[in-house]
Amino acid sequence: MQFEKLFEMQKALDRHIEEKHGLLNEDLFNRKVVALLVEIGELANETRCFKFWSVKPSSAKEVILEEFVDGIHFILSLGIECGFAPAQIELNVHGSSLNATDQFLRVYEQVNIFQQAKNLSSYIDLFAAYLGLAEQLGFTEEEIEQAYFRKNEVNYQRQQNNY
Ligand SMILES: O=c1ccn([C@H]2C[C@H](O)[C@@H](COP(=O)(O)OP(=O)(O)OP(=O)(O)O)O2)c(=O)[nH]1
Repeated sequence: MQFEKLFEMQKALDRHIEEKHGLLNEDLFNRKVVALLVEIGELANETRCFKFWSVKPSSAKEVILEEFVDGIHFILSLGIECGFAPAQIELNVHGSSLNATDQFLRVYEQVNIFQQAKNLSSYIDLFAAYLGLAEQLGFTEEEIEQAYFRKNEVNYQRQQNNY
């Protein structure tokens, strides 16, 4: 992943949003953690991986990818909030043996660990678990980056439209 570029783009978007809403000096950490947890729930919902009671198929890949990159936004934003630098992010994403449902639980667990610890190693574990989910869902790094670039742009437009 092009972490330098993603961090730069996220930093600029966050600054734009915080300026617009008069939040430049606010501690947004906990709100971003809740936002991330909600996004992970929305993502799980689109995959329908845990819906043992239903035979409806999952949403289209593009829809799931859009939800996935909302989570990437908040993970990057949390790293920036903590003062981490992209050069510090060395991920070891190895094929998880977990099914999608268990990988979602692992991601939730890593969010909670990171929320308590707020340190680099728990952040890296969270990022790796979330990208493990991407692997499980069949997204390449290239697809994730392209979808991130598109949604980043949409987020500017939404701010402009008084969203
Ligand atoms: O400081 C911030 C705040 C938000 N976002 C981005 C992340 C995500 O891509 C989007 C918020 O998610 P979404 O687009 O799902 O917003 P929503 O308000 O939950 O959407 P909807 O009204 O469709 O439910 O804003 C940031 O990047 N930085």
